[in-house]
Amino acid sequence: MTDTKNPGDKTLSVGKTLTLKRPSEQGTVRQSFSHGRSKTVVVEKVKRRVIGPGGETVPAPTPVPPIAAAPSPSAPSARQPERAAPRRPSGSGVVLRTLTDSEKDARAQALAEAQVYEAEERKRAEEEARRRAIRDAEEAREREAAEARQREEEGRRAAEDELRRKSEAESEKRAAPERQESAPQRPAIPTPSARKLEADEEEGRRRGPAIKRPGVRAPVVPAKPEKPKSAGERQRGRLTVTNAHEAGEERSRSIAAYRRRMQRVTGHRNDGPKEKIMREVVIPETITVQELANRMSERAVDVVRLLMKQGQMIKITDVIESDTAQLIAEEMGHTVRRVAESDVEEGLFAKSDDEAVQVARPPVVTIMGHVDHGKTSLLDAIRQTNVVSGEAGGITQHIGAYQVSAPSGDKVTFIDTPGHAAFTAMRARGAKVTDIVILVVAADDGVMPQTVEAIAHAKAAEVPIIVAINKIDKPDAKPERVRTELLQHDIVVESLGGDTIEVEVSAKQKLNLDKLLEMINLQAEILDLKAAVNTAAEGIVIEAKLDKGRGPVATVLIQRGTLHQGDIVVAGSQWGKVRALNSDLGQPVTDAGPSAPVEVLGFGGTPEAGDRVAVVESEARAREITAYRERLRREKQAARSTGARGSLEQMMSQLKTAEGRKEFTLVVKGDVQGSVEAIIGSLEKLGNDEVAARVIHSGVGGITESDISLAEASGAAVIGFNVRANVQARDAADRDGIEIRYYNIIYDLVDDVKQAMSGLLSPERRETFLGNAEILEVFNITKVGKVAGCRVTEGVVQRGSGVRLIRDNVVVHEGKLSTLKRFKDEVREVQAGQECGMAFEGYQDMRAGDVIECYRVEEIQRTL
Ligand SMILES: Nc1nc2c(ncn2[C@@H]2O[C@H](COP(=O)(O)OP(=O)(O)OP(=O)(O)O)[C@@H](O)[C@H]2O)c(=O)[nH]1
Repeated sequence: MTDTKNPGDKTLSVGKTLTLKRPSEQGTVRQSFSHGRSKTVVVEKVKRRVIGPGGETVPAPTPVPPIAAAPSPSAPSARQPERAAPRRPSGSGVVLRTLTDSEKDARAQALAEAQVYEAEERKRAEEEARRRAIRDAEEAREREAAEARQREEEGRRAAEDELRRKSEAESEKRAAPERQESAPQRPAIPTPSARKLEADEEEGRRRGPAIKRPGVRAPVVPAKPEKPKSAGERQRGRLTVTNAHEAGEERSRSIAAYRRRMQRVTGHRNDGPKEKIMREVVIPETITVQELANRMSERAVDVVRLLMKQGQMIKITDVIESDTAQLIAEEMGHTVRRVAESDVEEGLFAKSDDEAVQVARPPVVTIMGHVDHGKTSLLDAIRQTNVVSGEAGGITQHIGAYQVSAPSGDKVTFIDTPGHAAFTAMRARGAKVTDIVILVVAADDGVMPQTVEAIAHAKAAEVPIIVAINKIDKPDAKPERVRTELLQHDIVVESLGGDTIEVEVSAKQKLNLDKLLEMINLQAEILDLKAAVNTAAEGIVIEAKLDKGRGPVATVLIQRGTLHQGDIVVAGSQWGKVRALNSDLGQPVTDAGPSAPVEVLGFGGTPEAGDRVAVVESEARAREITAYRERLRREKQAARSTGARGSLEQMMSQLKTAEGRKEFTLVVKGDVQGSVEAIIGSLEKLGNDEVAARVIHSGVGGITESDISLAEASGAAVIGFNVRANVQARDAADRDGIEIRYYNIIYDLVDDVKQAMSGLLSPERRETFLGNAEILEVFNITKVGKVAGCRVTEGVVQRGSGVRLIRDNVVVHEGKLSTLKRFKDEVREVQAGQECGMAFEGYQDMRAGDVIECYRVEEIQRTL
């Protein structure tokens, strides 16, 4: 180091660079701490050679060369080569010889300083070595003491563990018999303090492993180590991630605890001393406040008060929605069972016949066939009466059901319907009324369209067919032709090897009628028709009307059970107590069994044909059911009238656009339901893609003021079939300009509607070519605009006709002429070869060379 002070000493300057790189070595040391912790650290050793106190060489931090004895004046010469020798062994003598005296002095001084320094260094090193020796000795002592402590600790821990195990085993042993024996029988600890101790012990056992027992030094195990820790964390007041996390845990725990506490509290309240009985309240889709209160066994005023609290001013008799009712019921602590309103009908029908006594019942027969093939005549012949002569027109208009006796004594029930319309209408309501279909085919006419339709309907209803080939008395009767024609429609009669029974009859001459009845009975036997007799009656309304003297009268066909006078009956949205029962012959009866048609008097209103009839146990039930059905009916009607308004609006726009399907709306009133159904059925068949008839309302009875208002609202026409309008309705019709048309023959009615509907068909457009004109020049005239100077090349050009502007065989504009002038005069038309001036309505872009085509459009009225 001191060598650097002399800048002329080049050799030493080399030595200086060497001293910068101190020899060193690196390594890792594992440090052990108390409680078994350890850590690995990197240690760098720097080599240094010093003479230790014992004369041994120890590594020293500085590269001072070793000096064996005390420095002497000759020493420098010896020392210097020693340091430099390994590097420049040959050059050192030469350098020394060149030294000047001053240099020598300086050197000697330097050497002296170095010796002083070395002496100091040596002293320091000795001191250091001594201190280290003392420190090492102390460390060794400490280490031994620590090891001894650890050994002691381990021993103690083992002893404690042993003790704990023992104490646990002991307490277990003691607790087992304690649990089995009753508390007063425990003789082991007689004193209260000992009992307390034991209780504490028991408590401790429940809580955790920490057990304090008298006389035994229990190991100190904290029951909840987290708590003091988190408290400590809080005390420290430093926000660390761990801190924050633990604080969150603390919070969530406390919220959960709070909730549990709240639950306990509310649970207490519910389980409280109230004596209220919780009920399962059945709530239909709508319910009155009173009824809801009854079902909950609460006071209706309380319900009203609750509703008021919710901002609803409702009376006890008001009807509330099921949602509101549920809220109220739940608010009052009851459970709710929601039921569909249709559930009120549950159990009304479809009762199993298993337990009831089954007896054979007469077949129910429907006569179907083409118009005028003799349906009514046949039924009439069978019944030995003559109603044909009293009919207006050729269609059966009185509809009912009749029962006749076959020669064998078995009974057969006939339903007299106007063809298949009513049959289908009833079937559409899900009422299976007919067991057998008699297909009447006139032998002189053969299979006709309605015969085919009747076959289709019977097949769809899966009802067996008996073919009655009628009018065989006629000279042109060809029964064989009928048989073969039926083959085309998959009806193979028995005489042709099939399984469809056929009978040749003459309604007029009453030929083979017994045979027909026999065949009906035969078919019935095959069908094995049975029904319960001794149960509540079920049936179907075949016909219903409002009789002036007797009120609503319904012809009911009993399907199972027996209907008694005094029974409470429900049919559609009507109910009543059976006041009187009349047989099909008009005789009063007290009861009616299966397959019997019977006139029922006592309904509150007129039910509809096809309505199912059921006997119910109470008037309340009857009211409930009919109220529900009435509501449904009103909803449907409302939906229908909404639809009518919509369609009227549509109709208006359709008339403008001449697109889409137009509807001819009608209100139909008739004397009996069957006729009304027949009319609706016939009207539905009218129409095509463009126009259709739509009956928005129909019913039995006279035309009333409400019918007129409905017709007026919907833009409908009113039709009365065998009924008349009352005075009020007539006045209303006059006032509102509604036309009422009366009919007593269905065909006239249908024809008239057809005519009227034809008027609604959009007229056909027919275009006629008039002529062509060529534009020679286009003039721009102020205030008028562009006018084309043309020559008519073909035909004639007329003012007001349609024109097309054609450029290079492409129609560029289609419109109307605004001006047609010959010289300065407006003219109606210009003939071929003449020149004229033409201008278009709202179009200016015509050019010389364009062709103007003139045409006329004719509208031709179409019919259905
Ligand atoms: N010669 C002859 N004429 C018959 C016979 N049966 C019915 N007619 C006649 O045929 C016509 C039509 O008879 P209806 O019984 O009204 O026929 P329908 O099928 O009931 O007719 P609609 O009720 O209009 O569908 C009547 O003039 C009867 O007199 C028959 O067996 N022989």
